[in-house]
Amino acid sequence: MGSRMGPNSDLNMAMSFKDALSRLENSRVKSTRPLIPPQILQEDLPLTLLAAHTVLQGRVEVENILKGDDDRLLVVVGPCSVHNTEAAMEYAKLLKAYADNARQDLLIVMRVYFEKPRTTVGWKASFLLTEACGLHARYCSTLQNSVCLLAASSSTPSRHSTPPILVSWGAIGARTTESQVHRELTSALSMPTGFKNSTDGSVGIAIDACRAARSGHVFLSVGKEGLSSIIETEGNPFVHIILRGGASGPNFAAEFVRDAGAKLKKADVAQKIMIDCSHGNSQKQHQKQKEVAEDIARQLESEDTSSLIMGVMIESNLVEGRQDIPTTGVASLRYGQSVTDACISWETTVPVLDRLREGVRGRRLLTRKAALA
Ligand SMILES: O=C[C@H](O)[C@H](O)COP(=O)(O)O
Ligand SMILES: C=C(OP(=O)(O)O)C(=O)O
Repeated sequence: MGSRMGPNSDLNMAMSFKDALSRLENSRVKSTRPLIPPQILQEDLPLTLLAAHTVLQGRVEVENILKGDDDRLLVVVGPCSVHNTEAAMEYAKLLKAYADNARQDLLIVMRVYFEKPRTTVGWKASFLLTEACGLHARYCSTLQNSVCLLAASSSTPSRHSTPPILVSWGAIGARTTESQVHRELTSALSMPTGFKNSTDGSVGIAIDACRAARSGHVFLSVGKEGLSSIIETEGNPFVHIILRGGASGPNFAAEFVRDAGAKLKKADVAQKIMIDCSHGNSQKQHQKQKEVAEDIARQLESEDTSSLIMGVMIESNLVEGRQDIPTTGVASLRYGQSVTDACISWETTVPVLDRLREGVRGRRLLTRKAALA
């Protein structure tokens, strides 16, 4: 015989209004920690004129590649995620030296992902600490001062992770490419931005994202004063898709690039495609990135898809592979190795970049032959 269940049998009607209010408001929030408003962070940034020039120059060069005015290949390369700024800075110096030497053929932008989207749960980022946000900003500013172009991912629709003023190229990930919030955010961004295909492999969703982001929007967000605001945007004309594979398998081969190009044309979206060598295209086997890059280089040299490919993404770090963050904390982590996706090592990355340079030169030969034909 259970107790008689009435409409309010499980609610203590004697509770005070204050208790009721506390139960009504976010009863599952463990803590709330206000952050420095982005405007204040930006004022404190050691941003120099050199760094500002670096960011702006990077944006213009990516835009020129998207417009077809620059025949180089955009290569976004670097760690899957940044958890140790010293190691990332060491990587940046290696990359900068290579980038200066390869400027004729490749526009190299370093991946600097302080925040990570996860399929379910896992290490997402260190930005939960106020200090980390300042650290991120100072790190990025130092990077720019070292004249290294910087890419970032906007997984968290806020200005509190990597300040947009420090970013030359941005990406919206496979898990958020369908998010209206991220599409609206991108319509406000000043830098060219790529949309990954969705995790199930749908390219159409990324194309819809481009069409949404290049339009103006009015939406609720957080302004750089750190206040909830109604933001009105003009739209971002420099958006493109990124083929990263997915549950349906890899999509880097020429047949998929050709199909994506046709879909882009039908949707009246720029037929400029970046191919991600990692994620669904390497099927989470980091060494497979070499094979993907080889296929891309071959397409650049010989396939009808050559003119569709404007960029490549590679997950690369000082040390190959990945590691879990031990319960004992970050002190025992292996220096220079990813704590999220496995990456290829810097030593492996150099010949991959060299091969992509050959692909770009091969494409130039194709273009010259076509012009003479
Ligand atoms: O880099 C992309 C994702 O952040 C990463 O692949 C994590 O994916 P997972 O959450 O499925 O491990
Ligand atoms: C999160 C990333 O990729 P994706 O969204 O394609 O999983 C990434 O490039 O770090």
